[in-house]
Order: sequence, then C-alpha cells, then structure tokens
Amino acid sequence: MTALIQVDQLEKTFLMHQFGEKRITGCRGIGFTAHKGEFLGITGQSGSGKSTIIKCIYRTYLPSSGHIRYQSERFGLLDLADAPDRTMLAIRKEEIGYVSQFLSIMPRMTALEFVMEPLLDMGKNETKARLRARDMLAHFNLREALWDTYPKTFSGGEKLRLNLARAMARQSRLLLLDEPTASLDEASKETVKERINDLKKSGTTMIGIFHDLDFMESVVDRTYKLEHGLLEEVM
Ligand SMILES: Nc1ncnc2c1ncn2[C@@H]1O[C@H](COP(=O)(O)OP(=O)(O)OP(=O)(O)O)[C@@H](O)[C@H]1O
Repeated sequence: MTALIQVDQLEKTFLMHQFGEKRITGCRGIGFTAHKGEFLGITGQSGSGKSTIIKCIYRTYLPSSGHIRYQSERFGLLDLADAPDRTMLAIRKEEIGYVSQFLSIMPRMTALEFVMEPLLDMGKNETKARLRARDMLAHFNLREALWDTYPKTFSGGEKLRLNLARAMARQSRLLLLDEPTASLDEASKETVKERINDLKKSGTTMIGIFHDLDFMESVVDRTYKLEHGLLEEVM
C-alpha cells in the first residue's frame, strides 16, 4: 500500500509569552503512517494532544519539530511541517479537508453558500456546486428553511452537521475529523457513517479523533491511543 501521509517525531510546544515564556507541551514524539483509503482513529484522554496533532497536519499550528511527509497530487512529496504558507493554502483548497467541532464562518454567508464555497474553489461551476451543496445539506438533515439563513444562530448539532456537509461535499485526498459526532444524535451519526463509507470507497484517507469509541470502531481501519504523551497502535 502507498503511504499518503507519514508523521515522524512530531512535536508541538506552545510558548506562552504572556506567562514569562512558559512552555506547554501540545504533543511530542508522535509517529504514524496512513495509507491511501485508510481511516485511522485516534483516542486518548482530554488534553493529551489529539487536536494538536490534527492541527499540525492542517498547519493551524506550525510544528516545533518533526516531519509530516505528505504525498501531494499537485506538489509531489511535501513536508507539511515546513511547507511554505502559500503551498499549504493551495493544499487546503485542493486536497486536505478539515472538520472541527466548532464552526468558524465568514459573516454574511448563508449555509448554502458555506457548503458551495469549497466546491467553487475546486473549479465546479455555480449550478453544479449549488446542486451538490443542496444534496449534502439534505443528506445531513439540515432543515431546508435554514439553507438561506446565516449559521450564526444554528444549534450546536446543526453547526456540526453544516461543517460536515461542507467538508464532505468534495472528495478530499485527506480528510481530518476532530470529533465529528460530538453533539449528534443516533440518526445523524448514521448519516455521517454513510458518507464516511462513500468517501472510503472512493479512496479518501481519513484521520479522526473520537471520544465516542463505539462509533469510532464502526468506521476506522486502525486505532491509535494517545496516553502519557505516547501514541500507540491498539491491536
Ligand atoms: N494554542 C494553544 N496554546 C497553548 N496551549 C495549547 C494550545 N492548544 C492546545 N494547548 C495545550 O496542549 C495540550 C493538548 O491539547 P489538545 O487540544 O491537543 O488536547 P486533546 O487531546 O485534543 O483534548 P480534548 O480531548 O479535551 O479535546 C493541552 O494541555 C492544551 O492546554
């Protein structure tokens, strides 16, 4: 199998300037490989560094040391730990998707426009992007009355389902999921599972963080546990 992403000795230390240069370890010594079409699940105690790993891959955080070797379609083999910002922006638009538990959204953008945006970015025309976005909003059971409103006032679960619809509307090469079922009911979890299975079939590699172990076990191929700062594969 081809490795799509290989993480090696990844470390992130936060330097707290406002607290006398205090250093907080986000994660350290992290290593794993994900192959094309594989889904890796990461579990572990709260505060153990799971989100930090995902955010280093997406480059929300700049890693302090280590490597994140990623086989890009457009750029070839890249180290995401030190790729130029411009390359990272292109990679985020074209290849790597990210779903967080929290919605960060442009003001004055409707739910429909929010889901259409990445589709337009990847070159779909307006009509196709709109149709696809409507399909995804319906798939994630977002009430049609909400589609043309601003998501600021959506409930927690609606915001998460909107995030999922946006990230899962296009076929990313790599999809990062930070607690994708955190505030969802059982029916909504089923719709997430269906879309995960579609993406798997079409070759998307996924890395997901979960507290919901039953859901995780129903979708992932391999599981890692982050404990006492060490990431170990659970056999
Ligand atoms: N931007 C930041 N600045 C300073 N410290 C941070 C920052 N982000 C994370 N940390 C710290 O890094 C550690 C790991 O945080 P992280 O969010 O990765 O944990 P987690 O395992 O995802 O937790 P949870 O399961 O509660 O979401 C924590 O101690 C946290 O306080």
